[in-house]
Amino acid sequence: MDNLEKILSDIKGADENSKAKAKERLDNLAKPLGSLGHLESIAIKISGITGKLDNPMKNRHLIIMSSDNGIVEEGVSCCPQNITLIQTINMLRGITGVGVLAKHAGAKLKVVDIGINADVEYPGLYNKKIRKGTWNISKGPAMTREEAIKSIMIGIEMVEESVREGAEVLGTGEMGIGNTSTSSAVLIAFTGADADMVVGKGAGLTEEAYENKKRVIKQALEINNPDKNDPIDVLAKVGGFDIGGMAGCFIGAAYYRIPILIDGLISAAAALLAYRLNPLVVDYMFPTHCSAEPGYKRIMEELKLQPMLNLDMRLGEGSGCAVAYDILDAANDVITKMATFEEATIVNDFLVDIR
Ligand SMILES: Cc1cc2ncn([C@H]3O[C@H](COP(=O)(O)O)[C@@H](O)[C@H]3O)c2cc1C
Ligand SMILES: O=C(O)c1cccnc1
Repeated sequence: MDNLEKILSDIKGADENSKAKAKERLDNLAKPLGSLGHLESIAIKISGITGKLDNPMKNRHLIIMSSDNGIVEEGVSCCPQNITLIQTINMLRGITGVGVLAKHAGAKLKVVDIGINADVEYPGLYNKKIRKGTWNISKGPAMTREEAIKSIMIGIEMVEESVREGAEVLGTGEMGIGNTSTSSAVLIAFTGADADMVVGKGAGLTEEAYENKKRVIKQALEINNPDKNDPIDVLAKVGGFDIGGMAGCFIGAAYYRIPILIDGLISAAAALLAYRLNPLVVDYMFPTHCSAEPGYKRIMEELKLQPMLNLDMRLGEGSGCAVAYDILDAANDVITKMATFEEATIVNDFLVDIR
């Protein structure tokens, strides 16, 4: 495996020629121009990734990064830290939100311990632990620069394995109590957004605890003063191992030219980090659902992407990815199985007239 800089510099953007061919076919299908909306733009984007028109999306992988965040000691989450561990194990047992939905979608869940604050071994759990949780970002950096790079490389390695296993599409997810705080801090560090506008209540907070969460995040930014022009510095100062790991997934997907889904706020923050490391990665990203967390929309504005679904979801875990695989697969059926006007006239001449 090459180093991160080399991988980043080897990433290429979409294949415009292939996108043009996909658009041409879609425009020739027996339907009003553009009438299948985002299913069409999704099919075009996928062609730009793979260089092919026919891209079945049956072999689905969902990579989950689980880790703990030192900031929880400031009371920024409604839940105790050990929920990270419990939910991680329960994902593998198929009984969490993403556990159930991934099974429903026929997706292979790959759950990675990238920094859970416990000694844990469980069948199927990838042990890639960097450390037992990050440090408290309201007091200093989350991690060292070396750990930040390591977290990204772990994500890239997970993608490499999935590509070797024949995955046709990837999803991203996470588990980490306190990670809506780190995600918001990453967003603010990059964009200078107002904490009062973009920080949400995460898994749920009282008004008083919500005010405290905003204050703690502002303090984290003040104390660490991350350099927005140095994405690794932002990750190391105010991020988390899960965010780094998912950013690595986005970078790996672009490097290996495979479509990858963005889940909710935390996954979107990781997508923003990857984008700041190399803007070309956005050609490979598909946002699934519009998270109810306010910071999510701000990140989509930065990435100039639009989510496919609005189901008022705010769970995380990768749950949005699990419900979106079928949309990508449907887009592929449209481009490969619908008749063009030319093909349609063979059975019924009047179809030519409706154009
Ligand atoms: C039982 C439970 C299951 C979850 N599954 C995902 N999250 C979500 O909530 C956490 C982030 O929210 P905050 O920053 O407020 O702690 C993450 O673990 C995220 O995946 C959960 C949260 C809880 C409580
Ligand atoms: O959008 C998300 O991913 C999210 C929102 C709230 C809590 N956990 C995750």
